[in-house]
Amino acid sequence: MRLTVIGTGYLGAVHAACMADIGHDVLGVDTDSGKIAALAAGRAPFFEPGLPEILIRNTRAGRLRFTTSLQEAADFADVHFVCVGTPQRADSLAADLRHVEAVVDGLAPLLTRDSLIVGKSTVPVGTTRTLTRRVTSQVRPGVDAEVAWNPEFLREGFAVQDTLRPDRLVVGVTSPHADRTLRDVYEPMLRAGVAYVSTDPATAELVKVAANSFLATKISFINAMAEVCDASGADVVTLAEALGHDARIGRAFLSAGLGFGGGCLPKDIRAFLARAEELQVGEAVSFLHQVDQINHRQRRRTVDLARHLLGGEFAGRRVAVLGATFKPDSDDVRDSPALAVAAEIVAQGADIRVHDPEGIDNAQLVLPGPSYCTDVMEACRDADLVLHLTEWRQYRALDPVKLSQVVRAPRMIDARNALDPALWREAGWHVRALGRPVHVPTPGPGGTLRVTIPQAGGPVSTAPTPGDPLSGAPK
Ligand SMILES: NC(=O)c1ccc[n+]([C@@H]2O[C@H](COP(=O)([O-])OP(=O)(O)OC[C@H]3O[C@@H](n4cnc5c(N)ncnc54)[C@H](O)[C@@H]3O)[C@@H](O)[C@H]2O)c1
Ligand SMILES: O=c1ccn([C@@H]2O[C@H](COP(=O)(O)OP(=O)(O)O[C@H]3O[C@H](CO)[C@@H](O)[C@H](O)[C@H]3O)[C@@H](O)[C@H]2O)c(=O)[nH]1
Repeated sequence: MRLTVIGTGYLGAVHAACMADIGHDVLGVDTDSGKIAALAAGRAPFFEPGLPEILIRNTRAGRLRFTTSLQEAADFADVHFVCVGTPQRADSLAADLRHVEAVVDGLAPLLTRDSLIVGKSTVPVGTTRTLTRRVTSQVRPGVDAEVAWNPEFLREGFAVQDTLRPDRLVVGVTSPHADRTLRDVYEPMLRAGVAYVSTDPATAELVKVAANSFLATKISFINAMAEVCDASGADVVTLAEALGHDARIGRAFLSAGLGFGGGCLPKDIRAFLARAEELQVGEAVSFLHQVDQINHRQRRRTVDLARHLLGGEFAGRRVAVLGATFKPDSDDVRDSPALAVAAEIVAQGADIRVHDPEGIDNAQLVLPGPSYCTDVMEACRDADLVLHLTEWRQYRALDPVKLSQVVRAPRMIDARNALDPALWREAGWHVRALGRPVHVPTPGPGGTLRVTIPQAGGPVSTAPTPGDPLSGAPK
């Protein structure tokens, strides 16, 4: 089949390449000519594992082409996927639909054949209905254009495999023709047994927003438990493991730490809150305000713990920041918890050096102040504190002994609960993490294990100390 994919960012570039990979003739369209030039040359304009390979394969095979021309798109196919951004509005929690509207306003008058416009962007429930009116009022006489919604559930870092082997396909359609067309598009997946849920557009739109709200709620739930762990001496990692053994709960999305960020979960729960208010059911989903607040509190708790470990002041202290992206295996820094923490400690006077395997270019655009290092050792040189903020696998492979030789003081906050604390402590590191008790293997006098920090001098207690922001110990 011939398809167009309009909007070739993190979602659209992958969708276009994967649709070509399953045999369709695909034309990708974007207003960003730099992105289109890169894609046309078979180069991924962002870091996504597996994307370069399928881009090269399919552009070379002639099944995948790119353009900035909507006219070319209208001429090329009668099935058009819309994958443009729906960010949070600057003036409210609501989604900004201007890009989606620009696409349908641009495309509808150009259509000369009956067409199907399939939205994949994440939109507020009710959008398909509004867009249908918009399209119908702009198409030429005699041309029939239907709008359907087919939300996307891919995760960055796994985008190619999630697109080629999704957990489910959800389509919101208003005619048997649209349903048949989408079944044809996804025929290889359906043959492989992927679940296909065909429903009305409102339900399809809502599935997406509900899924992201549920995932965000799970993360904030475990982060709320982490706070209770800090107050009571319990361990959130063991708690999550034990909860996860219950098949009704599951271990996924129960990793406590710095919380969620990215271009999806944060703005999607806020847009849902705004849409629910419009529908006068704001109270029904008002818990999402708390989900958002709990999430942001983890950033503040991490900054507070860092300041505490540095003796109450960031000024004059050097801090190494490991990780800038919102998650590993992506270069995306949109609403990155790591960068938010980095920005705050810079604002409080720390001298920071940031390392990230793939996100430095994007991070520099958002937070231009700090030094960025391509080498972890360089980032950690003379650091008074190391913050592990994004759990890239490279950081799990670090040698704590070697790293302890370059820092000023071997202090670490593992804000993603992803490192092996025993390994780091054996190498002389003082390791702290949200939701985890301070590990005291052999209590010394007064129940306090003392570790001598080389170079910087001064003992660091691994037991809770007065004013410790995570401590449940009496102050
Ligand atoms: N990123 C993800 O993992 C993911 C997953 C599922 C759903 N989504 C949803 O998909 C949508 C896109 O997200 P994204 O992360 O790919 O955003 P993005 O910003 O990476 O990509 C959007 C692209 O649309 C282009 N664009 C904007 N206006 C255009 C227009 N009028 N015509 C053509 N192109 C235009 C931009 O230049 C950009 O390349 C959002 O609604 C998002 O919530 C994203
Ligand atoms: O147990 C967990 C799991 C995730 N996160 C954080 O949550 C954020 C989002 O992670 P993830 O959901 O894996 O990344 P995204 O690529 O943003 O994917 C989400 O958002 C996409 C866009 O809507 C959806 O398509 C996906 O299904 C949905 O998982 C990241 O900051 C993670 O660090 C945690 O803190 N703890």
